[in-house]
Amino acid sequence: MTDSAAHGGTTPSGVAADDHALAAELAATAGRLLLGVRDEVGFADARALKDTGDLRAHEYLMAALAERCPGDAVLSEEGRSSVAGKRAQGDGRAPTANTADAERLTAGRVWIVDPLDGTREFSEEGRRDWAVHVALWERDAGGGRLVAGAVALPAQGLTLRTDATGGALLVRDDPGEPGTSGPRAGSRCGPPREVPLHAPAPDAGKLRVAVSRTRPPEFVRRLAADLRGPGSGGDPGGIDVELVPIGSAGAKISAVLLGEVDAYVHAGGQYEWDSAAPAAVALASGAHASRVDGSPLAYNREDPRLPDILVCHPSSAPTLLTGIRDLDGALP
Ligand SMILES: Nc1ncnc2c1ncn2[C@@H]1O[C@H](COP(=O)(O)O)[C@@H](OP(=O)(O)O)[C@H]1O
Ligand SMILES: [Mg+2]
Repeated sequence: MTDSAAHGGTTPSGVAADDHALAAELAATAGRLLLGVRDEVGFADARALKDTGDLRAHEYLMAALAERCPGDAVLSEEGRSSVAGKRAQGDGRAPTANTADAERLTAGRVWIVDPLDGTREFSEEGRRDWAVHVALWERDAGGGRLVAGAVALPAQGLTLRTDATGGALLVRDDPGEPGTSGPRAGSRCGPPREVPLHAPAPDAGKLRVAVSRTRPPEFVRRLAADLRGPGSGGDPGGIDVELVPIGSAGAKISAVLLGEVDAYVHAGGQYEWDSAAPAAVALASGAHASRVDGSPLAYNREDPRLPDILVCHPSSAPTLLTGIRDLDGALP
């Protein structure tokens, strides 16, 4: 992250805002909108709730980006041409389409958004593991990279975001200040509203690994068994590995950055929008984020599939990358 990421996005009042603050504001606002959709639609018809949530958050983000950053391209999960037909139900209209591929692949700035990550968990009453992802990718001499990102966890009242100094922040929602995850450093009473975000190192000999709730990859179970060592439970050289099922890639990566788990390992399928914003925040916070073979995560490709990811504290990366490599062909 560099200051060169700062961009003249403007608020409705005309105040200049940097891209980091804009990403956080849009993610948090879409998140509040989604909490309202949960209240309005209820949980009786999960399909209706998922479709309405996906569509409303997408439409809000597309309109906000068109207004605030009219020259930028957008890649949204819900703006793909393959989604248009499927979604002509829901609110009764097809979603606003993404920027055409030919334009996106030559654009200088591309917003990569997942309007509702963890759609299944969003539709289950009481679950808090779903997220809104807003990331900004910029083309530069190095061929392009993520320069800003925000992950809103609306049901947890939190937003994790990059900032203009190159670091990352944890922002607690302020119910009295709608639409902002902005630069109010603290309130007069209670804990500060914004604090620097750094993933804590795991306890020695222990590793809590977040996995998908609904489709935990088999290779992660094998990785855990290998790391525990022969005879599992009592191997003195082994690591005490616990697999923790959580919904949403953004919620899992946030759990790593908040110290609720120590790593997120996934392979077998995912798209750029599932990881762009959380990876931007993870890297800015000093965490390790890569493909499971250790290569860098790359975004704004012609094919948006990005099927695997590892996020963890840097001190755990060598153990996990070696353990994954030693699985020898067990990856999906
Ligand atoms: N094998 C797979 N193929 C495609 N997408 C996958 C996938 N596994 C997970 N994902 C996507 O990654 C996100 C997190 O999944 P999970 O909660 O299972 O970890 C979900 O995004 P959406 O909720 O935006 O669709 C899900 O669709
Ligand atoms: Mg997703």
